[in-house]
Amino acid sequence: MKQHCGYAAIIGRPNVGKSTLLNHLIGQKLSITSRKPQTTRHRLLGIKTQDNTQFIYVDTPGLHQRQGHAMNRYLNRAAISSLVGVDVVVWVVEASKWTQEDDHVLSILRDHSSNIPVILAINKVDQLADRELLLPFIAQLQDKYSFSDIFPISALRGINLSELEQKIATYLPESEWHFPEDQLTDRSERFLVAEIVREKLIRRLGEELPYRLTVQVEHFADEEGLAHISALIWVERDSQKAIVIGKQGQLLKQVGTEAREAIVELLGRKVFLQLWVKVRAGWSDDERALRQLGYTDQER
Ligand SMILES: Nc1nc2c(ncn2[C@@H]2O[C@H](COP(=O)(O)OP(=O)(O)OP(=O)(O)O)[C@@H](O)[C@H]2O)c(=O)[nH]1
Repeated sequence: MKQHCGYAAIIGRPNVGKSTLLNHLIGQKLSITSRKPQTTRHRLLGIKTQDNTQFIYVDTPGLHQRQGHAMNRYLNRAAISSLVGVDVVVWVVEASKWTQEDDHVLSILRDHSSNIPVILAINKVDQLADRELLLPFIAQLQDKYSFSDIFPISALRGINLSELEQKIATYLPESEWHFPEDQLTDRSERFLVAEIVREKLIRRLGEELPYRLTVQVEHFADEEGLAHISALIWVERDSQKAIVIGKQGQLLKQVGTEAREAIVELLGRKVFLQLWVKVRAGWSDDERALRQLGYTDQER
């Protein structure tokens, strides 16, 4: 049987459900998700090999409109560069909810995706009170761009995802596989561990979460079947440090417990996890500091 292998970029504004979709397509949790926009900050490859096809999904940070800030500029650059060289784009929007940020994504697609087929995935259809509303919404979108296909989906409930996947497969060229069959991601365990800690913080802190918080794994060593991990949680102010630590250290302790459990599941071995909170003023508006914390522009 002939092999097919190629790249599919999943793009869209923040919070439309890109990471949820990726996790479902891969069948395993790789990308962190939350109700708060801008959860995804790094580009990540999710790889799935099934029968004669290897899907390589490129998860991108939600495209942001505010260009001024170094962090937003980084996010936009990462999202745009993820379109380069892909075989198909899956653009995720939310059913019947169109925002200015969707328009921003549209203009980026017009400028950067010529000749690449774009599949429109209209997500969160489970939330629609009235399915009839979809038809005029689809008609409006068709006026804006010439999509190769349109799928109403629910990434959360798994609606229409296998149909979407089958369609994506048709755009992947005949090719040798680029990754071993059992590989799930191009990211290191270190990276995934930092993402887990960040996800637990986001979930615990909710609206109180410092917008510019980041996590860096400082130490990761295996000793006698036990992974010793220490991670730094970077914030910008002392007041934010106090929020992250919580009363008598309670919040950080809970985050540590939840993160440790998830890391054990990911690594399949015992874990000793230490978390430290550190303050570094203005890091997220400083290009050099961003690079030191791992926000590098990378090429495939
Ligand atoms: N009801 C419903 N909620 C969904 C669906 N898909 C995703 N969500 C929710 O939408 C929120 C955002 O999902 P994410 O997958 O983190 O969104 P994202 O586009 O990756 O967000 P960024 O990382 O900010 O770019 C989460 O609370 C998800 O549970 C869906 O099909 N239906």
